[in-house]
Formats: sequence, structure tokens, C-alpha cells
Amino acid sequence: MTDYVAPKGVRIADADRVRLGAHLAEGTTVMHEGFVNFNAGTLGTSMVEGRVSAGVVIGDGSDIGGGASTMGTLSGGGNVRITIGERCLVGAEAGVGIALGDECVVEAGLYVTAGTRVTMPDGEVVKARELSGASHILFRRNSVTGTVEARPNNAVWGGLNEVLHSHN
Ligand SMILES: CC(C)(COP(=O)(O)OP(=O)(O)OC[C@H]1O[C@@H](n2cnc3c(N)ncnc32)[C@H](O)[C@@H]1OP(=O)(O)O)[C@@H](O)C(=O)NCCC(=O)NCCSC(=O)CCC(=O)O
Repeated sequence: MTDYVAPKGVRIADADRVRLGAHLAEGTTVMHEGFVNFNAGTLGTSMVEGRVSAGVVIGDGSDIGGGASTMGTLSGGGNVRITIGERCLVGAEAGVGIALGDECVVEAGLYVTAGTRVTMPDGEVVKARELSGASHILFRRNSVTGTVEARPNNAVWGGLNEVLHSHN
């Protein structure tokens, strides 16, 4: 994309990682490991250290951690278009196959697919697609039981690193 347009207020560590047809809002940083496909992008200030697949939209204040995946719909049978809300954190090497609402966290290394069976705080087990778009959820894999859990995300993860965004 950067052969044709240099978006204002955006930092891209490796210009080849952003395809023509991506949309990067002012305040976005795309680090070396980050990637943004066409018809995909960001709506506000955000940190992209993972892959933003075709059709995926990242909300203001969200962080896609190193090596994280947002499941796309170009191949492989995925048919749910992923959106990430505002102030979310998708942890390093994590992945999302459902939409996230606002202020959600996905633990580093956890891939939440639409069919992942998730244990709720009251013990009920639901498929992750039923939580698609919901806000204030922490998804984690219980490291003792192996169960994927949805917990209320009360703690704010700290937000974007202001220093990293001061040069956009
Ligand atoms: C899931 C969270 C958010 C949890 O972190 P928190 O700080 O909220 O909680 P915590 O203090 O670690 O833990 C609170 C309590 O829960 C327990 N606990 C935590 N995780 C647990 C798990 N999976 N299973 C069971 N218990 C768990 C703790 O032991 C602790 O218990 P007690 O209360 O009993 O003590 C974190 O682990 C995480 O995955 N963060 C993602 C960070 C990330 O990936 N950022 C992107 C960086 S991108 C980057 O750096 C690039 C790197 C790269 O390129 O690879």
C-alpha cells in the first residue's frame, strides 16, 4: 500500500506488510511482525504486532499482540467476519475466530475459535460463537484444568503504550 499512499499519523515498521486496500487510521503502529490485508484495518489508535486478516476491523485503542491471528474468510472455510472492539488485547500468539466487543482480553497463546467450548463463571458451557461481540470478557485457558474460560474482565490491561505511540 505504501507504494501508493502514506497514511497520515501512522508508523509501519516494514512497509511490505501492509497490502494495497488496507485502511490504517491515524495513530496506528504496525510493527515488523504485524500484517494488514486488503479490506481490513484499524479505526483508531492501535498496535498491530499480529495479523489483521482480510475483512477484519480493529477498534480504537486495541492491541493485536506479537504473532496473534485474526481468523480470515479468504480460505479455509472461515465464514465469520471478525471485528475487534475498542481497548481490547489479543495476546501474543493468541487467535480469535469470533468478534470481540470492547475491553476484552485473550490470553497469550489461546486460540478462541467459534466452536471452542467455553466455561462461563457460573459453570455453564457455551460455544464461543455465542459470546461473539460481547464486551468485558477475559478468555483464558485454565493452566491447571486445560478448560477454556470466560471471566469478567474487570482489570484494565494497561492500555496502549503511550511512549510507543508518541511518534505517530
Ligand atoms: C491472561 C492474562 C491477561 C492474565 O494476566 P493478569 O495480569 O490479568 O493476571 P495475573 O496476575 O497473571 O493472574 C491473576 C491470577 O490468575 C491466575 N492465572 C493467570 N492465568 C491463569 C491461567 N491461564 N490459568 C489459571 N490461572 C491463571 C494467576 O496465577 C493469578 O492467581 P492469584 O491471583 O491466585 O495469584 C495474561 O496472562 C496474558 O496472557 N496477557 C497477554 C499479554 C500479551 O500477550 N501482550 C501482547 C504482547 S506482544 C509482545 O510483547 C510481542 C512479543 C512477541 O512478539 O512474541
